[in-house]
Amino acid sequence: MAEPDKQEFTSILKKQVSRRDVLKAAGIGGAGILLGAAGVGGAFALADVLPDIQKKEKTDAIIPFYGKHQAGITTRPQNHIYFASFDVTAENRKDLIRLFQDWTEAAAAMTEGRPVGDESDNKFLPPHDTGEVLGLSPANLTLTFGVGPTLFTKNGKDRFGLRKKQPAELKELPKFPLDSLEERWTGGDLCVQACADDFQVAFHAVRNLARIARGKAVLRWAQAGFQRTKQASSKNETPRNLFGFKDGTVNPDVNDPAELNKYLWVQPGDGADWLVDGTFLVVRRIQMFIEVWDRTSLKEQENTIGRYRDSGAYLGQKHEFDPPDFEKKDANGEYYIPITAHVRVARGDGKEKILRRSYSYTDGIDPKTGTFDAGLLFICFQRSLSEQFIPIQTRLAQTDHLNEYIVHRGSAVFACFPGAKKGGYIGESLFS
Ligand SMILES: C=CC1=C(C)c2cc3[nH]c(cc4nc(cc5[nH]c(cc1n2)c(C)c5CCC(=O)O)C(CCC(=O)O)=C4C)c(C)c3C=C
Ligand SMILES: [Fe+2]
Repeated sequence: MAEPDKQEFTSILKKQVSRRDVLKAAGIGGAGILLGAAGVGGAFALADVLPDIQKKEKTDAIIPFYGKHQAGITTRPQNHIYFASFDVTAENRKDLIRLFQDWTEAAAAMTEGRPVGDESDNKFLPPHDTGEVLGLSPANLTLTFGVGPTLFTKNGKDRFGLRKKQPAELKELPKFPLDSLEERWTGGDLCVQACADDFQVAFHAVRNLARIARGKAVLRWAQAGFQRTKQASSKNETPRNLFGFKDGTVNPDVNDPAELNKYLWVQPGDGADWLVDGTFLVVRRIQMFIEVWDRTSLKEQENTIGRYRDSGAYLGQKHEFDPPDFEKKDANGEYYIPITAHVRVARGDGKEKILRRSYSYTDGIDPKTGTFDAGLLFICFQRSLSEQFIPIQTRLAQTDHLNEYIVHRGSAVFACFPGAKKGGYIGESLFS
Protein backbone atom coordinates (compact mmCIF):
# COMPACT_ATOMS: atom_id res chain seq x y z
CA MET A 1 0.00 0.00 0.00
CA ALA A 2 1.53 3.36 -1.08
CA GLU A 3 1.68 5.95 1.62
CA PRO A 4 0.54 9.47 0.80
CA ASP A 5 3.25 12.05 1.32
CA LYS A 6 2.78 15.50 2.78
CA GLN A 7 2.42 17.21 -0.58
CA GLU A 8 -0.34 14.85 -1.68
CA PHE A 9 -2.15 15.48 1.55
CA THR A 10 -1.98 19.22 1.15
CA SER A 11 -3.51 18.78 -2.27
CA ILE A 12 -6.40 16.74 -0.85
CA LEU A 13 -7.04 19.37 1.78
CA LYS A 14 -6.93 22.10 -0.85
CA LYS A 15 -9.68 20.29 -2.70
CA GLN A 16 -11.78 21.12 0.31
CA VAL A 17 -12.58 17.55 1.14
CA SER A 18 -13.48 17.20 4.75
CA ARG A 19 -11.61 14.84 6.98
CA ARG A 20 -14.76 12.75 7.24
CA ASP A 21 -15.10 12.49 3.44
CA VAL A 22 -11.55 11.27 3.17
CA LEU A 23 -12.09 8.68 5.84
CA LYS A 24 -15.39 7.62 4.34
CA ALA A 25 -13.93 7.35 0.84
CA ALA A 26 -11.09 5.29 2.23
CA GLY A 27 -13.52 3.05 4.04
CA ILE A 28 -12.28 4.15 7.43
CA GLY A 29 -15.25 5.22 9.47
CA GLY A 30 -13.69 5.40 12.89
CA ALA A 31 -12.96 8.62 14.65
CA GLY A 32 -9.70 9.42 16.33
CA ILE A 33 -7.34 8.86 13.40
CA LEU A 34 -5.14 11.90 12.95
CA LEU A 35 -4.53 13.01 9.40
CA GLY A 36 -1.41 15.09 9.98
CA ALA A 37 1.38 14.06 7.63
CA ALA A 38 3.16 12.37 10.47
CA GLY A 39 0.09 10.59 11.74
CA VAL A 40 -1.14 8.86 8.61
CA GLY A 41 1.52 6.29 8.04
CA GLY A 42 -0.15 3.33 6.38
CA ALA A 43 -3.70 4.24 7.43
CA PHE A 44 -4.98 3.95 3.83
CA ALA A 45 -3.84 4.22 0.24
CA LEU A 46 -4.25 7.64 -1.33
CA ALA A 47 -5.01 5.98 -4.65
CA ASP A 48 -8.08 4.40 -3.06
CA VAL A 49 -9.39 7.78 -2.09
CA LEU A 50 -8.71 10.05 -5.04
CA PRO A 51 -10.99 8.61 -7.72
CA ASP A 52 -14.10 9.13 -5.60
CA ILE A 53 -13.08 12.63 -4.69
CA GLN A 54 -12.33 13.53 -8.27
CA LYS A 55 -15.57 12.00 -9.53
CA LYS A 56 -17.49 14.09 -7.03
CA GLU A 57 -15.64 17.24 -8.07
CA LYS A 58 -16.13 16.62 -11.79
CA THR A 59 -19.91 16.49 -11.59
CA ASP A 60 -20.03 19.49 -9.29
CA ALA A 61 -17.67 21.61 -11.30
CA ILE A 62 -19.31 21.95 -14.73
CA ILE A 63 -21.41 24.97 -15.63
CA PRO A 64 -23.16 24.36 -18.98
CA PHE A 65 -21.74 26.49 -21.78
CA TYR A 66 -24.77 26.29 -24.06
CA GLY A 67 -28.07 27.91 -23.12
CA LYS A 68 -30.44 30.83 -23.60
CA HIS A 69 -28.02 33.24 -21.91
CA GLN A 70 -24.26 33.09 -21.63
CA ALA A 71 -22.88 31.69 -18.40
CA GLY A 72 -20.75 33.92 -16.17
CA ILE A 73 -23.36 36.66 -15.82
CA THR A 74 -25.95 35.42 -13.32
CA THR A 75 -23.63 32.57 -12.32
CA ARG A 76 -22.62 32.76 -8.67
CA PRO A 77 -19.20 34.46 -8.82
CA GLN A 78 -16.33 31.99 -8.85
CA ASN A 79 -13.11 32.59 -6.92
CA HIS A 80 -11.03 33.92 -9.82
CA ILE A 81 -11.33 35.94 -12.98
CA TYR A 82 -9.09 36.45 -15.97
CA PHE A 83 -10.56 39.19 -18.12
CA ALA A 84 -9.13 39.79 -21.58
CA SER A 85 -9.79 42.39 -24.24
CA PHE A 86 -8.81 41.69 -27.86
CA ASP A 87 -8.28 43.72 -31.02
CA VAL A 88 -9.44 42.00 -34.19
CA THR A 89 -6.82 41.72 -36.93
CA ALA A 90 -8.94 39.57 -39.28
CA GLU A 91 -9.65 41.49 -42.42
CA ASN A 92 -12.88 39.94 -43.54
CA ARG A 93 -16.17 38.75 -42.16
CA LYS A 94 -15.51 35.11 -43.02
CA ASP A 95 -12.40 34.99 -40.83
CA LEU A 96 -14.21 36.76 -38.01
CA ILE A 97 -17.04 34.21 -38.11
CA ARG A 98 -14.45 31.42 -38.15
CA LEU A 99 -12.90 32.88 -35.02
CA PHE A 100 -16.22 32.78 -33.18
CA GLN A 101 -16.85 29.22 -34.37
CA ASP A 102 -13.42 28.05 -33.20
CA TRP A 103 -13.81 29.88 -29.89
CA THR A 104 -17.21 28.25 -29.36
CA GLU A 105 -15.86 24.76 -29.89
CA ALA A 106 -12.89 25.38 -27.59
CA ALA A 107 -15.00 27.09 -24.92
CA ALA A 108 -17.51 24.23 -24.85
CA ALA A 109 -14.66 21.74 -24.47
CA MET A 110 -12.81 23.63 -21.75
CA THR A 111 -15.92 24.28 -19.66
CA GLU A 112 -16.54 20.52 -19.72
CA GLY A 113 -12.95 19.81 -18.72
CA ARG A 114 -11.95 18.45 -22.14
CA PRO A 115 -8.71 19.53 -23.83
CA VAL A 116 -8.81 21.94 -26.75
CA GLY A 117 -8.58 20.26 -30.18
CA ASP A 118 -7.81 16.64 -30.96
CA GLU A 119 -5.03 14.92 -29.15
CA SER A 120 -2.17 14.34 -31.56
CA ASP A 121 0.63 11.81 -31.33
CA ASN A 122 2.85 13.88 -33.58
CA LYS A 123 5.70 14.94 -31.35
CA PHE A 124 7.06 17.19 -34.07
CA LEU A 125 4.13 19.60 -33.77
CA PRO A 126 3.05 21.77 -30.84
CA PRO A 127 0.15 20.12 -28.97
CA HIS A 128 -3.28 21.66 -29.56
CA ASP A 129 -3.90 22.13 -25.86
CA THR A 130 -1.26 23.83 -23.74
CA GLY A 131 -1.63 21.11 -21.12
CA GLU A 132 -1.49 22.85 -17.77
CA VAL A 133 -5.00 21.78 -16.73
CA LEU A 134 -4.66 18.11 -17.67
CA GLY A 135 -6.12 16.12 -14.78
CA LEU A 136 -7.85 19.16 -13.27
CA SER A 137 -11.59 19.58 -13.03
CA PRO A 138 -13.06 22.54 -14.98
CA ALA A 139 -13.57 24.24 -11.59
CA ASN A 140 -16.87 25.84 -12.60
CA LEU A 141 -15.23 27.58 -15.54
CA THR A 142 -17.42 30.03 -17.42
CA LEU A 143 -16.44 31.90 -20.57
CA THR A 144 -18.42 34.99 -21.47
CA PHE A 145 -17.89 36.71 -24.82
CA GLY A 146 -18.70 40.25 -25.92
CA VAL A 147 -18.10 42.72 -28.74
CA GLY A 148 -17.01 46.34 -28.34
CA PRO A 149 -18.10 49.39 -30.36
CA THR A 150 -14.89 49.38 -32.42
CA LEU A 151 -15.74 45.99 -33.91
CA PHE A 152 -18.56 47.70 -35.79
CA THR A 153 -16.95 50.98 -36.78
CA LYS A 154 -13.42 52.26 -36.35
CA ASN A 155 -12.25 55.65 -37.62
CA GLY A 156 -15.58 55.89 -39.44
CA LYS A 157 -14.99 52.61 -41.30
CA ASP A 158 -17.56 49.81 -41.38
CA ARG A 159 -15.08 47.00 -40.78
CA PHE A 160 -17.16 43.85 -41.29
CA GLY A 161 -20.40 45.08 -42.82
CA LEU A 162 -21.88 45.29 -39.33
CA ARG A 163 -22.51 49.02 -39.08
CA LYS A 164 -26.30 48.62 -39.30
CA LYS A 165 -26.20 46.11 -36.46
CA GLN A 166 -24.35 48.38 -34.02
CA PRO A 167 -26.72 49.04 -31.12
CA ALA A 168 -27.19 52.77 -30.47
CA GLU A 169 -26.27 52.01 -26.86
CA LEU A 170 -22.93 50.45 -27.76
CA LYS A 171 -20.56 53.39 -27.97
CA GLU A 172 -17.65 54.65 -25.94
CA LEU A 173 -18.64 55.85 -22.48
CA PRO A 174 -18.53 59.61 -21.91
CA LYS A 175 -15.46 60.90 -20.10
CA PHE A 176 -16.44 61.23 -16.46
CA PRO A 177 -14.88 63.90 -14.22
CA LEU A 178 -11.79 62.51 -12.40
CA ASP A 179 -11.31 59.69 -14.92
CA SER A 180 -7.63 59.03 -15.38
CA LEU A 181 -7.89 56.36 -18.05
CA GLU A 182 -4.82 54.79 -19.59
CA GLU A 183 -4.77 53.39 -23.11
CA ARG A 184 -3.21 50.14 -21.83
CA TRP A 185 -6.33 49.29 -19.79
CA THR A 186 -8.98 50.67 -22.11
CA GLY A 187 -11.21 49.60 -25.01
CA GLY A 188 -11.18 46.53 -27.21
CA ASP A 189 -13.05 44.94 -30.14
CA LEU A 190 -13.83 41.72 -28.25
CA CYS A 191 -13.78 40.55 -24.67
CA VAL A 192 -13.55 37.22 -22.93
CA GLN A 193 -14.39 36.98 -19.26
CA ALA A 194 -13.03 33.71 -17.84
CA CYS A 195 -14.15 32.90 -14.30
CA ALA A 196 -13.29 29.72 -12.41
CA ASP A 197 -12.67 28.43 -8.92
CA ASP A 198 -9.09 27.72 -9.91
CA PHE A 199 -6.83 30.43 -11.32
CA GLN A 200 -4.85 28.06 -13.51
CA VAL A 201 -8.08 26.91 -15.16
CA ALA A 202 -9.21 30.49 -15.84
CA PHE A 203 -5.84 31.54 -17.26
CA HIS A 204 -5.53 28.36 -19.34
CA ALA A 205 -8.84 29.17 -21.01
CA VAL A 206 -7.83 32.65 -22.14
CA ARG A 207 -4.35 31.50 -23.11
CA ASN A 208 -5.83 28.86 -25.42
CA LEU A 209 -8.42 31.23 -26.87
CA ALA A 210 -5.62 33.70 -27.61
CA ARG A 211 -3.66 30.94 -29.33
CA ILE A 212 -6.67 29.96 -31.41
CA ALA A 213 -7.15 33.60 -32.37
CA ARG A 214 -3.71 33.84 -33.96
CA GLY A 215 -3.92 35.78 -37.21
CA LYS A 216 -7.47 36.92 -36.41
CA ALA A 217 -7.24 38.76 -33.07
CA VAL A 218 -4.54 39.88 -30.64
CA LEU A 219 -4.66 40.61 -26.94
CA ARG A 220 -5.09 44.30 -26.16
CA TRP A 221 -5.13 44.16 -22.35
CA ALA A 222 -5.87 41.62 -19.67
CA GLN A 223 -6.46 41.69 -15.94
CA ALA A 224 -6.53 38.95 -13.33
CA GLY A 225 -8.74 39.27 -10.28
CA PHE A 226 -9.72 37.36 -7.19
CA GLN A 227 -12.20 37.05 -4.35
CA ARG A 228 -11.81 35.12 -1.13
CA THR A 229 -11.87 31.44 -1.99
CA LYS A 230 -14.27 28.75 -0.89
CA GLN A 231 -11.30 27.11 0.83
CA ALA A 232 -10.95 30.16 3.07
CA SER A 233 -14.67 30.27 3.82
CA SER A 234 -17.28 27.78 2.74
CA LYS A 235 -20.03 30.15 3.91
CA ASN A 236 -21.68 31.87 1.01
CA GLU A 237 -21.20 35.35 2.44
CA THR A 238 -20.79 38.55 0.45
CA PRO A 239 -17.09 38.91 -0.40
CA ARG A 240 -15.09 41.84 0.97
CA ASN A 241 -13.14 44.25 -1.23
CA LEU A 242 -9.62 45.51 -0.49
CA PHE A 243 -11.06 48.29 1.71
CA GLY A 244 -12.40 45.52 3.97
CA PHE A 245 -16.09 46.16 3.18
CA LYS A 246 -18.64 43.65 1.97
CA ASP A 247 -19.09 44.44 -1.71
CA GLY A 248 -22.00 43.12 -3.76
CA THR A 249 -24.81 43.15 -1.19
CA VAL A 250 -27.33 45.11 -3.26
CA ASN A 251 -27.87 43.44 -6.62
CA PRO A 252 -30.89 42.36 -8.68
CA ASP A 253 -32.23 38.96 -7.66
CA VAL A 254 -30.72 36.53 -10.18
CA ASN A 255 -33.51 34.06 -9.42
CA ASP A 256 -36.25 36.49 -10.42
CA PRO A 257 -36.80 36.34 -14.22
CA ALA A 258 -39.01 39.44 -14.19
CA GLU A 259 -36.29 41.49 -12.53
CA LEU A 260 -33.66 40.16 -14.92
CA ASN A 261 -35.81 40.97 -17.95
CA LYS A 262 -36.27 44.47 -16.61
CA TYR A 263 -32.67 45.25 -15.66
CA LEU A 264 -30.35 42.73 -17.29
CA TRP A 265 -31.37 41.05 -20.54
CA VAL A 266 -31.86 43.01 -23.74
CA GLN A 267 -35.48 42.64 -24.86
CA PRO A 268 -37.22 42.63 -28.28
CA GLY A 269 -37.86 46.25 -29.19
CA ASP A 270 -34.69 47.53 -27.49
CA GLY A 271 -33.20 48.27 -30.93
CA ALA A 272 -30.80 45.34 -31.36
CA ASP A 273 -32.62 42.13 -32.24
CA TRP A 274 -29.41 40.08 -32.45
CA LEU A 275 -28.67 41.00 -28.82
CA VAL A 276 -32.00 39.88 -27.33
CA ASP A 277 -31.22 37.72 -24.25
CA GLY A 278 -27.74 39.22 -24.19
CA THR A 279 -26.62 42.18 -22.10
CA PHE A 280 -24.17 45.10 -21.90
CA LEU A 281 -21.00 44.75 -19.86
CA VAL A 282 -19.02 47.62 -18.35
CA VAL A 283 -15.55 46.98 -16.98
CA ARG A 284 -13.58 49.63 -15.07
CA ARG A 285 -10.12 49.06 -13.66
CA ILE A 286 -10.32 51.16 -10.51
CA GLN A 287 -7.17 51.67 -8.49
CA MET A 288 -7.78 51.93 -4.74
CA PHE A 289 -5.32 53.88 -2.60
CA ILE A 290 -5.15 51.24 0.06
CA GLU A 291 -2.24 52.82 1.98
CA VAL A 292 -4.23 56.05 2.37
CA TRP A 293 -7.34 54.09 3.39
CA ASP A 294 -5.35 52.18 5.99
CA ARG A 295 -4.42 55.48 7.67
CA THR A 296 -8.08 56.57 7.77
CA SER A 297 -10.26 56.21 10.89
CA LEU A 298 -12.92 53.53 10.87
CA LYS A 299 -15.59 56.22 11.31
CA GLU A 300 -14.40 58.06 8.20
CA GLN A 301 -14.23 54.77 6.27
CA GLU A 302 -17.80 53.90 7.23
CA ASN A 303 -19.08 57.39 6.45
CA THR A 304 -17.38 57.17 3.05
CA ILE A 305 -19.18 53.96 2.15
CA GLY A 306 -22.38 54.49 4.17
CA ARG A 307 -22.28 51.03 5.76
CA TYR A 308 -20.63 49.50 8.83
CA ARG A 309 -17.48 47.65 7.94
CA ASP A 310 -17.93 44.58 10.09
CA SER A 311 -21.64 43.74 9.72
CA GLY A 312 -22.07 45.29 6.28
CA ALA A 313 -25.32 46.93 7.49
CA TYR A 314 -26.27 50.40 6.26
CA LEU A 315 -25.34 53.05 8.86
CA GLY A 316 -28.17 53.28 11.39
CA GLN A 317 -29.25 49.64 10.73
CA LYS A 318 -28.27 46.33 12.32
CA HIS A 319 -27.96 43.64 9.65
CA GLU A 320 -26.42 43.46 6.19
CA PHE A 321 -29.73 43.04 4.36
CA ASP A 322 -31.80 45.53 6.40
CA PRO A 323 -33.14 48.23 4.06
CA PRO A 324 -31.61 51.70 4.36
CA ASP A 325 -33.25 54.68 6.05
CA PHE A 326 -31.73 57.67 4.29
CA GLU A 327 -33.75 60.12 6.42
CA LYS A 328 -32.58 58.77 9.79
CA LYS A 329 -30.56 61.28 11.85
CA ASP A 330 -28.36 60.81 14.92
CA ALA A 331 -28.53 62.76 18.24
CA ASN A 332 -26.60 65.65 16.62
CA GLY A 333 -29.15 65.92 13.84
CA GLU A 334 -26.71 64.51 11.26
CA TYR A 335 -27.78 61.93 8.71
CA TYR A 336 -26.55 58.46 9.62
CA ILE A 337 -25.77 57.96 5.94
CA PRO A 338 -23.99 61.16 4.85
CA ILE A 339 -25.12 62.95 1.70
CA THR A 340 -21.85 62.04 -0.07
CA ALA A 341 -21.68 58.40 1.12
CA HIS A 342 -21.02 55.99 -1.74
CA VAL A 343 -24.19 53.94 -1.29
CA ARG A 344 -26.46 57.00 -1.13
CA VAL A 345 -24.99 58.53 -4.27
CA ALA A 346 -24.88 55.21 -6.13
CA ARG A 347 -28.50 54.43 -5.30
CA GLY A 348 -29.91 57.85 -6.24
CA ASP A 349 -33.68 57.46 -6.41
CA GLY A 350 -33.28 53.68 -6.74
CA LYS A 351 -34.51 53.49 -10.33
CA GLU A 352 -31.26 52.33 -11.91
CA LYS A 353 -30.20 48.82 -10.99
CA ILE A 354 -27.12 47.06 -12.30
CA LEU A 355 -25.80 43.55 -11.74
CA ARG A 356 -22.37 44.00 -10.18
CA ARG A 357 -19.89 41.13 -10.47
CA SER A 358 -16.55 42.65 -9.52
CA TYR A 359 -13.23 41.19 -8.40
CA SER A 360 -10.26 42.60 -6.49
CA TYR A 361 -6.96 42.85 -8.30
CA THR A 362 -3.38 43.40 -7.28
CA ASP A 363 -0.58 43.94 -9.77
CA GLY A 364 2.69 44.57 -7.95
CA ILE A 365 3.68 48.09 -7.05
CA ASP A 366 3.95 51.47 -8.66
CA PRO A 367 7.75 51.76 -9.01
CA LYS A 368 7.58 55.56 -8.72
CA THR A 369 5.81 55.64 -5.35
CA GLY A 370 6.43 52.17 -3.91
CA THR A 371 2.69 51.84 -3.28
CA PHE A 372 0.51 48.91 -4.30
CA ASP A 373 -1.20 48.88 -7.66
CA ALA A 374 -4.35 47.29 -6.26
CA GLY A 375 -8.05 47.87 -6.55
CA LEU A 376 -11.30 46.71 -8.02
CA LEU A 377 -11.88 45.20 -11.44
CA PHE A 378 -15.39 46.62 -11.41
CA ILE A 379 -17.70 44.69 -13.74
CA CYS A 380 -21.40 45.23 -14.14
CA PHE A 381 -24.07 43.98 -16.52
CA GLN A 382 -27.19 45.85 -17.58
CA ARG A 383 -29.88 46.06 -20.23
CA SER A 384 -29.11 49.70 -21.05
CA LEU A 385 -25.91 51.71 -20.58
CA SER A 386 -27.59 55.09 -21.00
CA GLU A 387 -30.29 54.33 -18.45
CA GLN A 388 -28.28 52.39 -15.89
CA PHE A 389 -24.47 52.58 -15.64
CA ILE A 390 -24.02 56.07 -17.12
CA PRO A 391 -26.39 57.96 -14.76
CA ILE A 392 -24.98 56.12 -11.73
CA GLN A 393 -21.36 56.81 -12.67
CA THR A 394 -22.20 60.42 -13.55
CA ARG A 395 -23.48 60.96 -10.00
CA LEU A 396 -20.59 59.07 -8.41
CA ALA A 397 -17.99 61.04 -10.37
CA GLN A 398 -19.54 64.29 -9.13
CA THR A 399 -20.13 63.77 -5.41
CA ASP A 400 -19.03 60.35 -4.16
CA HIS A 401 -16.83 60.70 -1.06
CA LEU A 402 -15.06 57.50 -2.21
CA ASN A 403 -13.36 59.53 -4.99
CA GLU A 404 -10.77 60.63 -2.42
CA TYR A 405 -9.56 57.03 -2.25
CA ILE A 406 -9.91 55.68 -5.79
CA VAL A 407 -9.12 56.52 -9.40
CA HIS A 408 -10.49 54.96 -12.60
CA ARG A 409 -7.53 53.80 -14.73
CA GLY A 410 -9.22 51.61 -17.33
CA SER A 411 -12.59 51.28 -19.02
CA ALA A 412 -14.38 49.32 -21.71
CA VAL A 413 -17.90 48.42 -22.81
CA PHE A 414 -19.05 45.30 -24.62
CA ALA A 415 -22.31 43.81 -25.84
CA CYS A 416 -22.41 40.23 -24.55
CA PHE A 417 -24.14 37.87 -26.95
CA PRO A 418 -27.12 35.74 -26.03
CA GLY A 419 -26.13 32.16 -25.25
CA ALA A 420 -25.15 29.76 -28.04
CA LYS A 421 -27.22 26.73 -29.06
CA LYS A 422 -25.55 23.33 -29.41
CA GLY A 423 -24.48 23.07 -33.04
CA GLY A 424 -24.41 26.85 -33.37
CA TYR A 425 -21.77 29.36 -32.34
CA ILE A 426 -21.39 32.33 -30.10
CA GLY A 427 -22.30 35.55 -31.90
CA GLU A 428 -24.24 33.72 -34.63
CA SER A 429 -27.20 36.12 -34.39
CA LEU A 430 -24.91 39.04 -35.25
CA PHE A 431 -24.00 37.54 -38.62
CA SER A 432 -27.33 36.06 -39.70
C1 LIG B 1 -21.04 52.99 -11.44
C2 LIG B 1 -21.23 52.07 -10.55
C3 LIG B 1 -20.33 51.80 -9.40
C4 LIG B 1 -18.96 51.89 -9.30
C5 LIG B 1 -17.97 52.30 -10.35
C6 LIG B 1 -18.61 51.49 -7.97
C7 LIG B 1 -17.31 51.43 -7.44
C8 LIG B 1 -16.97 50.99 -6.17
N1 LIG B 1 -17.81 50.51 -5.19
C9 LIG B 1 -17.11 50.16 -4.08
C10 LIG B 1 -17.62 49.65 -2.89
C11 LIG B 1 -18.97 49.45 -2.58
N2 LIG B 1 -20.05 49.72 -3.40
C12 LIG B 1 -21.21 49.43 -2.72
C13 LIG B 1 -22.50 49.58 -3.21
C14 LIG B 1 -22.82 50.00 -4.50
N3 LIG B 1 -21.99 50.40 -5.51
C15 LIG B 1 -22.68 50.68 -6.64
C16 LIG B 1 -22.17 51.11 -7.86
C17 LIG B 1 -20.82 51.34 -8.14
N4 LIG B 1 -19.76 51.17 -7.32
C18 LIG B 1 -24.06 50.44 -6.35
C19 LIG B 1 -25.19 50.61 -7.34
C20 LIG B 1 -24.14 50.04 -5.03
C21 LIG B 1 -25.43 49.70 -4.27
C22 LIG B 1 -26.01 50.97 -3.68
C23 LIG B 1 -27.21 50.69 -2.79
O1 LIG B 1 -28.34 50.66 -3.33
O2 LIG B 1 -27.01 50.51 -1.60
C24 LIG B 1 -20.87 48.94 -1.42
C25 LIG B 1 -21.87 48.53 -0.33
C26 LIG B 1 -22.27 47.09 -0.38
C27 LIG B 1 -23.00 46.67 -1.62
O3 LIG B 1 -24.20 46.90 -1.77
O4 LIG B 1 -22.35 46.11 -2.48
C28 LIG B 1 -19.48 48.95 -1.33
C29 LIG B 1 -18.64 48.52 -0.14
C30 LIG B 1 -15.74 50.42 -4.37
C31 LIG B 1 -14.61 50.15 -3.39
C32 LIG B 1 -15.66 50.91 -5.65
C33 LIG B 1 -14.49 51.33 -6.43
C34 LIG B 1 -13.27 50.92 -6.22
FE1 LIG C 1 -19.91 50.60 -5.28
